[in-house]
Amino acid sequence: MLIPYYFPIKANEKARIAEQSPRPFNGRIKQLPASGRCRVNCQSKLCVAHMPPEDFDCVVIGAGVQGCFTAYHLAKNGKRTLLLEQFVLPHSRGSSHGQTRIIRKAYEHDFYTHMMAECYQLWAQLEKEAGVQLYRRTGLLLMGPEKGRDFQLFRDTMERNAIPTVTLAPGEFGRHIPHVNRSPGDGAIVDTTAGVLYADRALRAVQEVFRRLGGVIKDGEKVTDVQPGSPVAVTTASGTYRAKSLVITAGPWANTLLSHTELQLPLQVVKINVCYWREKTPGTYAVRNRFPCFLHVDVAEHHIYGLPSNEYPGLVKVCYHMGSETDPDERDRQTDRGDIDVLSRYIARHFPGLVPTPAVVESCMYTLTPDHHFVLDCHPSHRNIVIGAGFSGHGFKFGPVVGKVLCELALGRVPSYDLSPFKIQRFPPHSKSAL
Ligand SMILES: Cc1cc2nc3c(=O)[nH]c(=O)nc-3n(C[C@H](O)[C@H](O)[C@H](O)COP(=O)(O)OP(=O)(O)OC[C@H]3O[C@@H](n4cnc5c(N)ncnc54)[C@H](O)[C@@H]3O)c2cc1C
Ligand SMILES: O=C(O)[C@@H]1CCCCN1
Repeated sequence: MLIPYYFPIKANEKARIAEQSPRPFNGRIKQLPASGRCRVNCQSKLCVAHMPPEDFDCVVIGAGVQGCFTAYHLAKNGKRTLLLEQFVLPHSRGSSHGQTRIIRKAYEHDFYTHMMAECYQLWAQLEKEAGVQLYRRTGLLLMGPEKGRDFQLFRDTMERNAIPTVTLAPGEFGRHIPHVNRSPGDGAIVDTTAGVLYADRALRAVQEVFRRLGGVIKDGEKVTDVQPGSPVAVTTASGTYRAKSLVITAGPWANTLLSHTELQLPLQVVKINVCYWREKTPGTYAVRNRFPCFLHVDVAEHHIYGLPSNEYPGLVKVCYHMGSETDPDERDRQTDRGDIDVLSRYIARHFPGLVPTPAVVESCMYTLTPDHHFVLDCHPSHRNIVIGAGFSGHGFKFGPVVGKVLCELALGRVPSYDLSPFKIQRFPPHSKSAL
């Protein structure tokens, strides 16, 4: 259920969460003696539960795209940084896995388009540092009712920001974009800066550079407790780590982590069916034949988008920009396929060169905020805890800049961007009657 406000957790809820969390050494750093050595005479040489804490400048929880880039920027700033990940890396249980993501400057709001300029530079920098290609330019075809609100918002933002575009008049659409049936009344604009990011490869690259910079990644270590304070302490099954600041970039698990800090955000986690559709004639919509990414707005209740066939030869990724609510730990129990029915009808109507039954269906999750804008902010009660959450299905391309601003917040610096659209305070405050 969507929680329409943020609120401190009630005492009985906290007790329930505490009960479910295995807490080595009660998870309370203050119970360790000043020497940092185990005061419990457990006689075991392999005493994990009573290990002395380790000190870092910053601990980052969650090695998805946002946590990895935050850790990377912290390490670039010479900070001793620990990146903790609950699963063994690489994994496919969060939001950042998979082969591809769209990168584009086309947006409905200036503040995203402004951030994209630096994102492109930082992606290119990572490509150089890691010696791998992470971006392939394809362009993004924006389609939608020409008089519709969403289409106009995109078009106006692109115009205001002088994004290089090509507008396709109805008469010339088929010549440039063959094998796509355009709806009458639809406008079509190509953001020529857009393209594909190789997501899994990008995560590997940023983790590798982070390690090269002296950063420490501990995977297979789930954080089970957070003790706010200065230093802040986080506990996993392997021990307790202390740091001057903490960044929580836990994707769909953000609220689980935040429950240890008496904060809940209005986040809704949904499972996305990532569908690939077979080309009737291989190559029809191929990246090598310059078929672009596309975003079709106002064609269904939510946007429909796609990427050219590339990662799986002969298969085109076309997805619905919404899914059904899920518990991130029970993702595979969510079996709703209503979105796939919408997509099948869409494919049959608009993409005559695709078989309208998905050939491959993978899973991913969105963590949605009510306005679909990110949360990039300090914790309201603990300023050395920084939160990056609610990336609402469009955060990957921003990873390098999100990481930069979360790093700035963690270091107590003035962030490079106006973060007012991303503040926690934009959510209506806790109202007693609603609890
Ligand atoms: C199908 C799909 C398509 C998308 N398409 C695009 C696109 O085209 N372009 C774009 O820009 N964006 C896109 N996105 C959105 C983008 O992928 C996400 O916004 C982004 O990956 C979110 O990253 P994250 O780091 O916040 O979350 P995650 O990747 O989920 O990372 C959070 C990490 O925290 C770890 N964690 C959680 N709890 C704990 C704990 N207690 N202890 C330790 N570790 C923990 C998790 O295991 C996970 O690895 C898409 C998303 C999906 C699902
Ligand atoms: O961020 C993106 O570019 C895409 C657009 C459509 C929905 C999924 N994310």
